[in-house]
Amino acid sequence: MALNKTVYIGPFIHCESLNQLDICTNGMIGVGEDGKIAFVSRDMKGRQLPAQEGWEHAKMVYTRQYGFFFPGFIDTHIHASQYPNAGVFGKSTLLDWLNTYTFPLESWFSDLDRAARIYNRVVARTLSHGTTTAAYYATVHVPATNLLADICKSRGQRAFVGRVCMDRLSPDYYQDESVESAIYDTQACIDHIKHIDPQFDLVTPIITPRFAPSCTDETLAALGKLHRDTGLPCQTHISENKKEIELVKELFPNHDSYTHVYDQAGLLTPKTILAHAIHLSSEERSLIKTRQAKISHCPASNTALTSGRAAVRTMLDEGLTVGLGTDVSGGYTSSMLTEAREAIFVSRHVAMESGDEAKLSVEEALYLATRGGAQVVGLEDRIGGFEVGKDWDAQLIGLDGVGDTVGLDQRAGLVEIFGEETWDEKVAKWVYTGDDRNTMAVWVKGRLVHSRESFKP
Ligand SMILES: O=c1[nH]c(=O)c2nc[nH]c2[nH]1
Ligand SMILES: [Zn+2]
Repeated sequence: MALNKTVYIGPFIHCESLNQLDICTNGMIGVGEDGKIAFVSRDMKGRQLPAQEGWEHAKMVYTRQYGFFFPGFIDTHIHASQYPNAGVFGKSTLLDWLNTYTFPLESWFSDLDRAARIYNRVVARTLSHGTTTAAYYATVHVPATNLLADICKSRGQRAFVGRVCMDRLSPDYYQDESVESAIYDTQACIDHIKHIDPQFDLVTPIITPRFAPSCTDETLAALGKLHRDTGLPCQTHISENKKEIELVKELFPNHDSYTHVYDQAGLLTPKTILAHAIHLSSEERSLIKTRQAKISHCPASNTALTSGRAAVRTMLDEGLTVGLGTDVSGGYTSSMLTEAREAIFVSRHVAMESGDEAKLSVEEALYLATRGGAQVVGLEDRIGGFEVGKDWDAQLIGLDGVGDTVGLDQRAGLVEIFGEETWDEKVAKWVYTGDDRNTMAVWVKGRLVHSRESFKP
């Protein structure tokens, strides 16, 4: 689809480092027909477009009062198939939650009509929250997983789409029949994505062993071989729940640890995303660091299923790469803004036990949701910030002022800007009180993929 050259004019904010935002209040970013950032100007005066050769006829998009451009969020771990259960988990913990809520729901995806309704909905919803990239778990079903890839491609969301592999300890009605069928079906999904997006420009297949307890040694080893042979990324769960860890010890008695199980299978590499990583030992963290595998921190899910509190500060200090994942529907929210807030609050609970240095700041949470996530999915050269040459994966945030009226405009959302706030304070108000009503427009690779009614380009 041909794009117009577009110049985005107004404040832009992105993360300079883990604890530092780069706030440019007078910015202008030119995005070419290829959807890539062609120039970044930091001193745009009086809303006048300075002469940029070849950009005279470019389209212009302005922020409104108190608005700013921000990089799209990167959700490094979300189960698209579990979206209908967001918010439904009762008092369960991981292993009973899987049997009570999750496996029955995922088994629905043999029905393609149902799959189409749910997958269209979750992709539209995450885009509306500013999620420009998502690493999705689908289900074991090949046609429905392929459909999820089709929907991401047609709606324009950058995505990693994984067919779930699970050939043991799962209900008869919902598991792979054999090692061979798990690999054959995974390959079928890889082939489909190669067919619809040969260069994986937008959609990439991802090898997805559900978690060690669901997979036999043979399946893990075969998936490790596939990971090596194809060079495709891999995603799985690790060390989420204490009973799960005990189960892994029972099922893999000859392995030193949960992390070693994946390592032995060839599934612990720089292209591996490990969700949760709550109860890892320091030896396991060290092995993960050596292998350069990546961590998806899922605070909302970890609280909902009472799995535990991940020591994010420790992981960051030790040099691990960390991003955020909503983990729908262990997590109740598909919003990465809410997830960033959850990360901050969980870190405060860690701090109440281990000291103030555990606290994550607003800046750090936003870093994990953007640059950190980009590193986790291996796309740090293409997304996560506003540098020349990166893709325009961005969201326009609108924070309306309170104005003179005492009446509430409920469509404008909950963020109250009185006008005296510094930019840091505006960003903090967005993180703590904002929601999708502040996400006015969303672009992926320069294509407008979501906008609110009030957005007038
Ligand atoms: O949060 C989780 N969600 C899941 O679907 C799952 N499966 C195994 N382990 C899991 N953890
Ligand atoms: Zn998960």
